Amino acid sequence: SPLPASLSPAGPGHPPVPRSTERTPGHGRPGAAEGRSGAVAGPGPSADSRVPPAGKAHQALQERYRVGSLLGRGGFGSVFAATRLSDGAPVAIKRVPRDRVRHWGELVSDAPLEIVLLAKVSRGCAGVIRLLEWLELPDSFVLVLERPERCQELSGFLAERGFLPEEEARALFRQVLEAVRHCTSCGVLHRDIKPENLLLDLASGQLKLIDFGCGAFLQDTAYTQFAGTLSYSPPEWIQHQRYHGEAATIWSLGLLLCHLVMGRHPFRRGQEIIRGRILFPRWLSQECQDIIKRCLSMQPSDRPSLEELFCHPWVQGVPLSEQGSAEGNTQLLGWS
Ligand SMILES: Nc1ncnc2c1ncn2[C@@H]1O[C@H](COP(=O)(O)OP(=O)(O)OP(=O)(O)O)[C@@H](O)[C@H]1O
Repeated sequence: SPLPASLSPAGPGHPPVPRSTERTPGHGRPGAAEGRSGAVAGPGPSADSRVPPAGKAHQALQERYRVGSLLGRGGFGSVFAATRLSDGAPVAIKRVPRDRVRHWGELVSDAPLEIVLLAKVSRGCAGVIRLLEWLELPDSFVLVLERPERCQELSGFLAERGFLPEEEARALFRQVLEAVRHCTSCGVLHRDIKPENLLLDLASGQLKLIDFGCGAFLQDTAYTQFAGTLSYSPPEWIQHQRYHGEAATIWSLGLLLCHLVMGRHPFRRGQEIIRGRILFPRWLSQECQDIIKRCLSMQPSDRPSLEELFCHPWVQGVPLSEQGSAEGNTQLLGWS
């Protein structure tokens, strides 16, 4: 096998963790059998004389990391806990078989787009998981990622807690807004924001956005292909097969907030997404209901921008009735 037994799809002693199959498929393509590796300052090197042979990349991996248990297995790869031998740092090793690569970093690099995008966002924001390095093996790509020592997917955390008090939800939601702002400033659209793709560092309370496998370069024009999770797709995609990056992200943030404060996705089927009727529990504050309703506006142009979301009274922790006294420009934005 080109991979250590513990990195092969059926690693010993670790039952597979089933992942959602709701994600839309992408396209793989056959590739070179050369091994490559990359540091993370930017996309990996192109296939030239610097490229190490496959065996060397594989050996480098074994020499530098001790691979442990399976953390998760999705439709697109397997993720293992590992330890960096040089300093004992916890890392996660994600192996993506070549034929499961959904999008490639055309023009910029011959690496999977997931790697190219992660390399762009990997520095400067605690709310985005860091790609430490990547390697190419004959049949797969290997991503070495930062791994919080004690962490849990937000989906699992919410399944245990049910829903969170608004104060707690606000702190987490703000972190996600910061992470999205960072990705935007790097020209990256994640396209699959949901509780399963947010890791909660249980020691620090920091959320980290993971899994850029559905991501894209940010563009001003409409996207006409969807990648991500269908139940998080916006109504304009369901009705017209088109969406703009920011408006679709705001829609998914509205759904995420529902999960945080209500413990569940508000819509179960496509039809409900188009109708967009949400039944709020009585305990939810007016401010929180207001921000969710705005994010889940049927018309993309009615949704707030990311910067407007930062100024919403609920995010600011100010009652709607007192918005004029809040710092910033909540009044100018007409939140009422
Ligand atoms: N850096 C990390 N540290 C700790 N755990 C991680 C890390 N990255 C991923 N995981 C775990 O592995 C799971 C699968 O990772 P990821 O979502 O990147 O893979 P995927 O194959 O693209 O999955 P999916 O089919 O859900 O999109 C995550 O949900 C998480 O539980």
